[in-house]
Amino acid sequence: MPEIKTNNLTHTFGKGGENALTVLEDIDLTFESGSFNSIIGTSGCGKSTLLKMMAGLFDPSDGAMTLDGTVIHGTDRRRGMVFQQDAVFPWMTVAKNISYGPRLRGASKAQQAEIEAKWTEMVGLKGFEDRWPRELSGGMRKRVDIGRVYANDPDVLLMDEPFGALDAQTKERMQSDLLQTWNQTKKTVIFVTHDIEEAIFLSDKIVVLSSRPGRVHHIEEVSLPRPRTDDMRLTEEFLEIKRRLWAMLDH
Ligand SMILES: Nc1ncnc2c1ncn2[C@@H]1O[C@H](COP(=O)(O)OP(=O)(O)OP(=O)(O)O)[C@@H](O)[C@H]1O
Repeated sequence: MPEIKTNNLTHTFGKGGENALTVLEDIDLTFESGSFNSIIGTSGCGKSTLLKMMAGLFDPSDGAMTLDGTVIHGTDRRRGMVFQQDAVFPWMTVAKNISYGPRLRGASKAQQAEIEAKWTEMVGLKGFEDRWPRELSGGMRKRVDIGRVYANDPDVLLMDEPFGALDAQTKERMQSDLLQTWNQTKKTVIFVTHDIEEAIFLSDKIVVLSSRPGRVHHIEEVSLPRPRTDDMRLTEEFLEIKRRLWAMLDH
């Protein structure tokens, strides 16, 4: 499984123009192969910008990002992205949403059926294969989104506040389920969130960005044992990390 690196990455929107805005500066990061990483920081510090560049939606103005030593340029199925707003196609059933990518690439009917069966089960939607998105809750649609990205078999999952719109209870359930899927597949995950507790619960490493311009302010290595369980959220070790990160984010 591959590693993502950023080398002296800087990004200025409208570079050279009157309204140039440097959002990220000198970002040097390594996201190890198979690890779960989060990026946190105050609103507007450049988290989404960093993630979108990793997805290849645009290039950094200076520096580079590499996946397995190859410079990232343009979007690629190897880097799958999940956004906060679900991107489920309303005119396709759950199963057809999930097998959309492989179908586009010419997967046979048998391969599609296999992928649909595997990923509806993995994301907890077994029994809902033939449902339409309008019949699903927000959390279930998010599961479809995640299944669809996984069905493309990416090496890296880039997630931009995927659970940001869900209620607290659904969110916790989704976090545990995501960790279970991650544990079975060991894809490298980079997860942007506003939620410190979510970042601690999920991650091996948390990158704290400062703002204006966004720089790497702190890297927290989370050594809580795995598998993570909900009762860990109340342990002294967890709360200690939470207090430390909370103070850094200037609340
Ligand atoms: N396409 C763009 N052109 C110009 N400025 C942009 C563009 N996209 C983002 N920005 C600016 O870059 C800064 C960082 O935005 P970004 O969305 O990356 O922050 P964020 O940390 O993800 O914020 P939030 O937590 O609120 O989602 C903001 O000041 C934003 O206004």
